Amino acid sequence: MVSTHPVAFLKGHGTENDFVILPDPAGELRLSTETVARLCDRRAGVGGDGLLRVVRSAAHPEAREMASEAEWFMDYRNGDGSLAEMCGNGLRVFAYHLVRSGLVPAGDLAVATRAGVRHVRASASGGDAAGRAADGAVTVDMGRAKQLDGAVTVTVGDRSWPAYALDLGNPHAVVFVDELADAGALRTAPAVAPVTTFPDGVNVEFVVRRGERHIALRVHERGAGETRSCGTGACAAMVAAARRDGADPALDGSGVTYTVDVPGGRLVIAEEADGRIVMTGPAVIVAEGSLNAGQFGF
Ligand SMILES: N[C@@H](CCC[C@H](N)C(=O)O)C(=O)O
Repeated sequence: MVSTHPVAFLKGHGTENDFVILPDPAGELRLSTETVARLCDRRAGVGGDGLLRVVRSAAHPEAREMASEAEWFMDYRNGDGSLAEMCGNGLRVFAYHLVRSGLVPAGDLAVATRAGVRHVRASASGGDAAGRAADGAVTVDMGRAKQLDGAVTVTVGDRSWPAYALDLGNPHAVVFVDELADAGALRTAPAVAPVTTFPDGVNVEFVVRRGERHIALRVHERGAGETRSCGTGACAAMVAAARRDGADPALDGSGVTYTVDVPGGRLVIAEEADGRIVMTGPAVIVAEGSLNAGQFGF
């Protein structure tokens, strides 16, 4: 039987990577692929690149083992309803929501994700009074990037580029292009070969250099299409840029910081001397209310 009970939701974004947020502390909502896709639909639903379910780790089978370290689990879904391991922009918005709604105090907190526990420093004010994002509101420790073995090629139309294959908890192929327009309209996913490097699909970043330690990118996200930003993608692009610029903490023992421009704003990303990737950027809540549950098949 279809539920007619109202279901609470919020809508938020980080550098315009936007999310439907579903508070579900006890893990009671049944979220099918179809329900998530409907909620994220920009015409028939609320609209979003993805969905963040806010559930206590102890109440979720995928997070129970992390419950002693992290009280809350970010159950992330892409806009098409598929599961993803990590979402960097989502993590900032998730943490800001926890602080804003009084579920955790402002400051340092640990969040469970499918890629493991991530550490966040969240302030109590994610956006300014006009609802626009304030830079520097939330800082997340994204862990270490893993470079994947083997040569990878990204193709769009009749153009191909060699790619950096990186794992930031989720998979990324990063290519350097002359102009961001070289990626074309990005209405379909770029071809990435060999598929064996990314058996579960991949997010693809197209990157240009803007200046000293400064890059800009466009991204095609697995499960969402082209988006205005991708936090893990920006971190992957930063690491690829650092390697291309000859910076590598594993070799020179010192950290490096890049400004990363995305279509929806700006992120500041550091690779620390110990190899941890630390991303700082905005988190904004733009709406909250209740869903007509029957419309979404909860
Ligand atoms: N936008 C996110 C990444 C979301 C998941 C991605 N589409 C995937 O399937 O891996 C981010 O900010 O990192």
